[in-house]
Amino acid sequence: MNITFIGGGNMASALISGLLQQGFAAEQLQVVEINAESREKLKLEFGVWATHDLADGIAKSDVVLLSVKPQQLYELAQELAPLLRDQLMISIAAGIRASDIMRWLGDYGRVVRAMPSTPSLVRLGVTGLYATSSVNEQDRRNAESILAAVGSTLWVEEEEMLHAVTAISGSGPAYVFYFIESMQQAGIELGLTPIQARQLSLQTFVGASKLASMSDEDVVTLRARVSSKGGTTELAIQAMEESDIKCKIMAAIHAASVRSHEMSDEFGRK
Ligand SMILES: NC(=O)C1=CN([C@@H]2O[C@H](COP(=O)(O)OP(=O)(O)OC[C@H]3O[C@@H](n4cnc5c(N)ncnc54)[C@H](OP(=O)(O)O)[C@@H]3O)[C@@H](O)[C@H]2O)C=CC1
Ligand SMILES: O=C(O)[C@@H]1CCC=N1
Repeated sequence: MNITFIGGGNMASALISGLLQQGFAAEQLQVVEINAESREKLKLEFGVWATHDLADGIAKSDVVLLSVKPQQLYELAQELAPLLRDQLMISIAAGIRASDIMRWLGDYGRVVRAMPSTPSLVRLGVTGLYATSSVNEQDRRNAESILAAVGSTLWVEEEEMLHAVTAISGSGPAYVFYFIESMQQAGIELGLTPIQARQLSLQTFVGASKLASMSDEDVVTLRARVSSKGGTTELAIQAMEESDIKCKIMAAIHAASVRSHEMSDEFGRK
């Protein structure tokens, strides 16, 4: 399977890196990228072929992965439509509806939407997938196999659910990095070296996530197991509850979902 990425930025790079680690050959991956500096970086870092020419870039691809920013997708689709040779399209653009992409490409049926995440770079991504009823089984399987190569996947039946996927796992790594950043900063304030604070914070996330994913118990119970009566954790969690952090985190995630809806209307429906 030959895959052409259109847009060679952050998310495309994460996917390319994960696919190469999973055994894809560099020759199977091409990138169309308008920025010369980014093209050079992709060539150097991954050994993939990168071009600015759309027609050349998709000439031998079986799958075209649309990885430009949502606001760039309409213009790109206009250019792409006359060049297509019935390849499978996978769009990772946040918000933009499959029906809009299909219409922009001239009533093109083979469009799957995917919402991946940057941990795909280390093959620990998670991707939500959606396809309209016009997409056949083989195309679904192919789309899934590409994203499954860089982490786990799940299909949503309703396209609307991709807003939630975007707000939870698409944007999610940034929330986790923010929490890690807070822990590191506190560790340094408490006298640890930056290296020590980094090691402790990161391994705490890795360990807690692994424990939660392997345990039969839910995270509330696991949290209780850390919180000794009258001890340090109890006090820390109490301070978090008093400042209503959970509600604030949930409100932030809702805001991401609202933005995803807005982007559907703002950049879609042309
Ligand atoms: N980053 C993430 O964690 C995730 C991103 N996504 C989605 O992935 C998509 C890409 O995001 P991200 O990688 O962060 O964005 P980037 O801006 O890093 O990458 C997009 C790249 O595409 C280039 N580009 C723009 N127009 C064209 C064109 N017509 N042909 C070829 N290249 C073009 C851009 O150049 P220039 O900058 O000069 O415009 C840029 O280098 C978005 O739609 C986003 O919603 C989905 C899940 C997670
Ligand atoms: O921030 C964004 O809009 C994209 C979608 C999910 C992660 N990054």
